[in-house]
Amino acid sequence: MAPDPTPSAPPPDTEAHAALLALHHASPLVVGLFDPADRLRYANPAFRQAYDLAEGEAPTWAELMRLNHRRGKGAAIRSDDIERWIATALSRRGKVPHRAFEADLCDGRWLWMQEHLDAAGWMLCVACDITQLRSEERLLRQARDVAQRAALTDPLTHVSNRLHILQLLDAAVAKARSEAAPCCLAILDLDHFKGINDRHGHPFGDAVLVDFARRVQALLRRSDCLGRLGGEEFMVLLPELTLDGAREVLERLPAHVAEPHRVAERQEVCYTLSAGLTMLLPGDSAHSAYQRADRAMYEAKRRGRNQVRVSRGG
Ligand SMILES: Nc1nc2c(ncn2[C@@H]2O[C@H](COP(=O)(O)OP(=O)(O)OP(=O)(O)O)[C@@H](O)[C@H]2O)c(=O)[nH]1
Repeated sequence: MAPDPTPSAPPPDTEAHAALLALHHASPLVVGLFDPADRLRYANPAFRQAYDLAEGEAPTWAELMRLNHRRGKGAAIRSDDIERWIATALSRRGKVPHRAFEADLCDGRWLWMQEHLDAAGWMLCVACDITQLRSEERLLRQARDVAQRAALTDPLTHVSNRLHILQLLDAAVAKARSEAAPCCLAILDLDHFKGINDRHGHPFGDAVLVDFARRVQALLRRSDCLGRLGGEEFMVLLPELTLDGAREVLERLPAHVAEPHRVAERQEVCYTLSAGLTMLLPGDSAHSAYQRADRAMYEAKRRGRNQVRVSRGG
């Protein structure tokens, strides 16, 4: 008899799965699994011990960092401004399939953390203790990491800077070409920002820019990318979304920033933004997609500001 040309996949090996879980449970390796919404769905005891989590606690990654910062346990966060620290970390978290870096804990330990992301957005984090590695080497690597981070971070808002967001756009364009992976691109520009500076002063204008970046980031998914192009202009990349899906996200923004709210613990402000949205097309270069989104943003300005305009290209 001819062999079956399409042998079916082996049945799930429940014995091996149980052994894998038991090994993770007993292992000194720090193992955590985050779902696509960045909520912790599995953590072994070593992870819970490292990040100061009780059995059953299942925060999102951002909530976990806030808890660690508040309690002074878990991740060592050397910043008075936890939201700024989170913004910087989020500009790198979950943007590439694999990433490895050093992370230190409040108890003095150093971890070599590896993040692996699948296509659906699940993220496996596995770390081992590298405290015993030669400390001079570690200091050099840390200095390099700090310099690399600074080179890609906007010093005011702590989201990606122009260089980084344009690198991410190049990568999205290449992916859209080779894998036909959908990705939307938006340019956001605050309206009459000069007036805010003129009325309240430049430092208050700076605080509004920081507030704006936080508010945008709060509406985005981990896989989305936010960067400051310069002045009061920002770029957002929204992978795996259709134009309608991306528009739905962006249209929540105007109301989110227009409601009066306190900025920098000073007076209440409300401000508006104009946005241009487009989708990467197969023949696009980074330049052509950027231009289309930019033109749509200027169209929003021309039509009275405080709105999102979509360009379908072609
Ligand atoms: N506070 C602050 N202001 C900045 C920064 N970068 C640029 N600006 C100011 O942003 C203002 C931008 O002004 P315009 O380009 O006229 O734009 P606008 O007033 O927002 O008007 P529209 O975009 O047409 O709605 C200028 O006054 C710049 O000085 C910054 O980092 N901090």
